[in-house]
Order: sequence, then C-alpha cells, then structure tokens
Amino acid sequence: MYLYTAQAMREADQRAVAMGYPSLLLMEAAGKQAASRLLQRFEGRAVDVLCGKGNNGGDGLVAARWLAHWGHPVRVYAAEGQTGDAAVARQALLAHGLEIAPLSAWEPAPHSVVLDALFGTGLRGPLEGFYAALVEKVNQSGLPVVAVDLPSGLPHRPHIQADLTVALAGLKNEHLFYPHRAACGRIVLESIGMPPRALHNPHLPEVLCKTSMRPLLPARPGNAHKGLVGRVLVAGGYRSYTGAPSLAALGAYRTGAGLVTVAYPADCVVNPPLEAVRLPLLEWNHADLQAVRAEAVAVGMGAAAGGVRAALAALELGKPTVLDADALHKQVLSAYVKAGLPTVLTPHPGEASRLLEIPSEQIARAPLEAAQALAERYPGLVVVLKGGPTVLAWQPQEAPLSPPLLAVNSSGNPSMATGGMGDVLSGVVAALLAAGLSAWEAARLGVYLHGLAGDLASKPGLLAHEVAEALPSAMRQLQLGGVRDFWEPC
Ligand SMILES: NC(=O)C1=CN([C@@H]2O[C@H](COP(=O)(O)OP(=O)(O)OC[C@H]3O[C@@H](n4cnc5c(N)ncnc54)[C@H](OP(=O)(O)O)[C@@H]3O)[C@@H](O)[C@H]2O)[C@@H](O)CC1
Ligand SMILES: [K+]
Repeated sequence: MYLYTAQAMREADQRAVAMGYPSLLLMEAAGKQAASRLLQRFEGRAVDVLCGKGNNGGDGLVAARWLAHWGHPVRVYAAEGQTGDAAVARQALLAHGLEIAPLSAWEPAPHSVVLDALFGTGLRGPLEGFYAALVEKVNQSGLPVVAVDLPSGLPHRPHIQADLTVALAGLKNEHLFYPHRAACGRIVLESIGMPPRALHNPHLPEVLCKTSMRPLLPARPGNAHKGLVGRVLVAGGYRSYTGAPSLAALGAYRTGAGLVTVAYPADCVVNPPLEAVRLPLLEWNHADLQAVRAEAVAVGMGAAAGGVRAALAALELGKPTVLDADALHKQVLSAYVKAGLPTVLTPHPGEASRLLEIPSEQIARAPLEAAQALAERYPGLVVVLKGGPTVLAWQPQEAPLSPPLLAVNSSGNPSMATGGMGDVLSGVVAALLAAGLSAWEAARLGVYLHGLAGDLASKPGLLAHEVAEALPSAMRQLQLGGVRDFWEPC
C-alpha cells in the first residue's frame, strides 16, 4: 500500500481510465460508500450535503442520491458549473426528483450531519472569501461532519474539521501526517473499486501495514535454540542514563532474541533484564566486544561522549548494527557507509537536525524529505526518523541513481512520546537483524511492531518498558491476523 500525493492519485485515476475502467464507476462507488459510512456512524440524523463543482462535489451528489434512495432525509447544496462525471452525477440526482439549493442558502439545522464534498485533492491554494466563510460556518455550527476524501481546505487554512473522513482509493499525505491528520477525525479508507494495477506505483512511499509486515515476521524453527534465533549485543550506558541499554536489551528479548549481552562502562550501574549477560568495560574497545557472540549490535543508547568510541569499536565486529542517540555522529555514519554493513540509524528530529544542519522545525514540517536527505547523504544506511508517524528512507548503495525507498509507519500513538521509547526500538530492530532480516526489512518491521505494541499498551502515562512487554502480543496478533489497520472500519 502506498501513500499518495494529489498528483499521484490523479495519475492512478488516469491509468485506470487508460486501462478501460470508467471514471464514472469510481465516482459512483465513492459517493455510495461515503453515504453508507456516514449512515453507519450517524444513523437517524438528517444529512446536509455540501458540494463543490469538481469531482469531490460529484461524489457528494452521488452520496446524496443514495441517501435519498435509502429513505434518509437529505438536503443538497451545490455550486453551479459541474462538468464531466460530476455533471452526470448532478443529472442523476435531479432524475431522482431531488432539489439542489445554492451553497449560499445553507444554514445549520439542529441534529443534522454535514457531508463535506466541497473540495478534495483538486484544491489549489487556500480557500478565501465565500468558501473560507462557509468552511468557518460549518466548523462553528458544532454539527458532526463527514468529509469526502479530505476535509475541504486541507492542506491549507481554513479547513473543515471533520469527525470522520472517508478516504477514497488510497491514503494521502494529509491522512497520515500531523497537523492535517487531526482535521480528519476518524479515517476510513474505501477502495472504490480502483483497479490495483492503476494504484501500483513503487516510486511512492510505502505505508507500513499488517498485510505487508506480517510476511516479514521471522519464523522460529522447531529445533530452535538460543544460538540459532539471533543473539544481540547492546553497547551503551553512561552515568546519567543507565536505563537506555537495559530497555534496548528488553526490547531485543521481547522481540525474540535468543541471547542479549549488554556492554557498558564499568563505572556505571546498569540493571539489564535478569536474562541478559553483563559486560562491564573499562573502555570501549573492539577486542572486548569481539568476545561476545552476537549476530547484531545496537549501539549508542545513553552512551554520552562514549557513543562515538562505542560505535567505532562495534564497527570492527562487522555485524549488522543499529546506531542510536549518542552514536549518531557524522564521523560514525561515514565510517559505516564505507564499511557497507547492514546498518539502521534511528534519529529523532533533534538528532536529524544536528546531522542535516537544518532546524528541527523544518524536519517536523517535512519528515519524509528529511529522511530522504539523510538516506542520500549516507547511502546504504537505513534511516528511521522517529516521530508521529515515524518515516523511513534507504538509498541502496548498489542503485545510487535511483530515488531512495521511502516508507511511513501507520502504527503507534502519542502516548508513546516518552523517554526510553527509542531505546526499546533499537533493541527491537537489532533482534530482527540478528534473526536474519535485511536492514530494510528489520527497520520496517521493527518500527511497525514497536508502534503496534504501543497501540496495544496505549494509556495515559505509558512507559517504555510497558511497550516492550506488549511486543510478544503484538507479534502474536500480527501472526494470527488479529490486527486492524487504523483506516479499517470497526
Ligand atoms: N482518486 C480518484 O481517482 C477519484 C477521485 N474522486 C474525487 O475527485 C476529487 C478530486 O476532484 P477534482 O480533481 O475535480 O478536484 P476537487 O477537489 O473537486 O476540486 C476542484 C474544484 O475546486 C476548485 N478550486 C481549486 N482550488 C480552489 C481554491 N483555492 N478556491 C476555490 N476553488 C478552488 C476548482 O475550480 P476551478 O479552478 O476549476 O475553477 C474545481 O472546481 C477527489 O478528492 C475525490 O473526492 C472520485 O470522484 C473518484 C475517483
Ligand atoms: K471534502
């Protein structure tokens, strides 16, 4: 599943038509499915349908026809001047004997629900004048709003604040990235019958979802023993923050690592899980680390100034590695690029800002672009830019001229914004690397499972170790098919 821009969705639409699929069928399905989702949520309320003159308005006209046909009280307000499919939708509505009032005549009616079909992906620039005032009037009415495809006005201001958004054919940027996602309310994705071949576009970012993540879960062989399912070396810790490597160790164990060894400076008190092997070190050196039997390494968690030394010592082990926090320095990343090892780096926006030398606000505004920039700067390293949502980018070294692969996570929630959460993630990804997944697979599955565990454990005051404890359930539910993507209807 991909994440679409308005332009990419228009191209999918054009491909469907070029394949011989009539666009009118898409509009018919869009309107009918929007109507049926509205009824599912707001049964018993009269519906006011507000339609623009483009195809989003056409969807609204179809929805109004079906609502009336199913016997629901509906009032239709529409702009003049529809063309193409939207004009056909208008004629079909009139043929059912419905009346269309001008948008300027709309007044909020008590106990009604508004179907917002003013503007969708065709909006160019912010709404002004009459439409800006109409959007404000809808928002101030306090009525529930169901948006067709996108809350009208997005990605600009003003825009509709919806309770439910029926996304059509595919998820768009606004459905996943804040602050726009907050304007959508609950999101339900409807396929509207779009031919899958028309939607296929590997140049777009992948949306990590249960269908694509489940096949990546490592199988545990019947004759498994702890040396066979992946051993992890965690290297981190410093006086001020000793919890970091312990949480990474817990994350690794709870993701199925067979054995976890925690290496840390001898002058710091680290309390890893009882099941972990402790390796206190007088200094970060490769010879001591070499003695540890591990298939993957997670380095940098809470290591302070020792992070660079720890990461450079770990590099000599020649193992797949996760670099986090204090290991995220330019000299370390350049050395790992040169080594060509499977490597995953997991910066938060502050660390990405330091690496890219751009303000963190810019990263928050355009996280995919920031992850892409990091991936291009450090070819071969998989970039996991943590946030809500976490995004990933990877420029394979063997294909330097192709655009980087991009992905956006769909699991996780704001209760995960607490200390130690990233340390757990490092351990999760390291365990998956140790189990034999490639860096791109381990990073994508690790981020997805970590978010899923956060969703299962979600509550106010959620702690990082509680997310680690929820990882086994997350994996089991993903394996058994018990996971629901956020855009699936309840
Ligand atoms: N995915 C799919 O394949 C399918 C997509 N479908 C649906 O089509 C929708 C996209 O439809 P779309 O392209 O017709 O654009 P839409 O959002 O209706 O807006 C265009 C109108 O807005 C106007 N306008 C623009 N900017 C403006 C501004 N700043 N201020 C004021 N006005 C402005 C512009 O006016 P114009 O410039 O032409 O005068 C034009 O009238 C999509 O979201 C989905 O709902 C389904 O039907 C089925 C298949
Ligand atoms: K809309």
